[in-house]
Amino acid sequence: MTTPATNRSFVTLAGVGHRYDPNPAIPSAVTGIDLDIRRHEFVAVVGPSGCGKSTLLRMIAGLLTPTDGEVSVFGKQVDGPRDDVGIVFQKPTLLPWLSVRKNVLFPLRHKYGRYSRADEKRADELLAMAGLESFADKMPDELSGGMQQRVGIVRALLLNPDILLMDEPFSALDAMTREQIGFDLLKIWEENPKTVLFITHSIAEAVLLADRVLVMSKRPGTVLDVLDVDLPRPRTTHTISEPRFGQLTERLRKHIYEPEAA
Ligand SMILES: Nc1ncnc2c1ncn2[C@@H]1O[C@H](COP(=O)(O)OP(=O)(O)OP(=O)(O)O)[C@@H](O)[C@H]1O
Repeated sequence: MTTPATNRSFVTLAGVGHRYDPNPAIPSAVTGIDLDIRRHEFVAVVGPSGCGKSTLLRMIAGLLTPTDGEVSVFGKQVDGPRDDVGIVFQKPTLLPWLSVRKNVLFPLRHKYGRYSRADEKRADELLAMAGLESFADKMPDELSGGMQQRVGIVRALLLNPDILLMDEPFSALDAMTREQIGFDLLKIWEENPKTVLFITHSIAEAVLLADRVLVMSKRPGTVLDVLDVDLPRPRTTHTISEPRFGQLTERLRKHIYEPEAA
């Protein structure tokens, strides 16, 4: 029997490290990272500020070359920026002179010089999935911060990437919007499965969203623990009040604040 695609390693990091400064007196940003991410798995990454989370994300995106080890996707070494990767940053950086729909379509226009009616239809479907169907013709400054961030997520999804890399995507949002957009993201991800690497400073957010949480040490960033989040899906507001949710967040908190005691 063949192994289903969802159980095979999709993204593999083997002994991955990155040193920005060749001076050996300056520590590497990250070192010795071994990680297998399954296809369509949702992995969150937490760790202290400056531990190399964004460095890790940039290496998976092919935007930064590891100085040690190797990153591969489906067995092929990553050696440059990849087409099958969508990236969402903290700020959505929408173009203020384009409508929401045109912002979402912009990467297609940028890449291929044009987009088709089918692309427009897909953009509208994704906007509807993100609860933005009546905002497609609005300009970005007519939208709240949370809505703008949802547009950024839809824009990253339109190219239908296999891998979605998210670098603290909700950190500029207020707590209520942040929780809501987390559930929106889960809904979109459940309907459009993607392999997700999600960087966050929020322990609760990591546990609520992810299948596994990677805990990194302070610089040089290494993997302290990989926590399996065995909470059933779909996750809802009820998930937060489950005892297991509390146990998992407590364990993560210990790892981050008292790593030697965990
Ligand atoms: N271009 C660069 N040149 C030199 N050092 C860098 C560069 N980018 C990052 N660093 C350093 O590498 C380390 C890891 O940075 P990185 O941004 O990956 O950490 P992070 O965990 O994402 O941080 P934060 O949680 O604060 O966003 C930090 O000490 C940072 O100062």
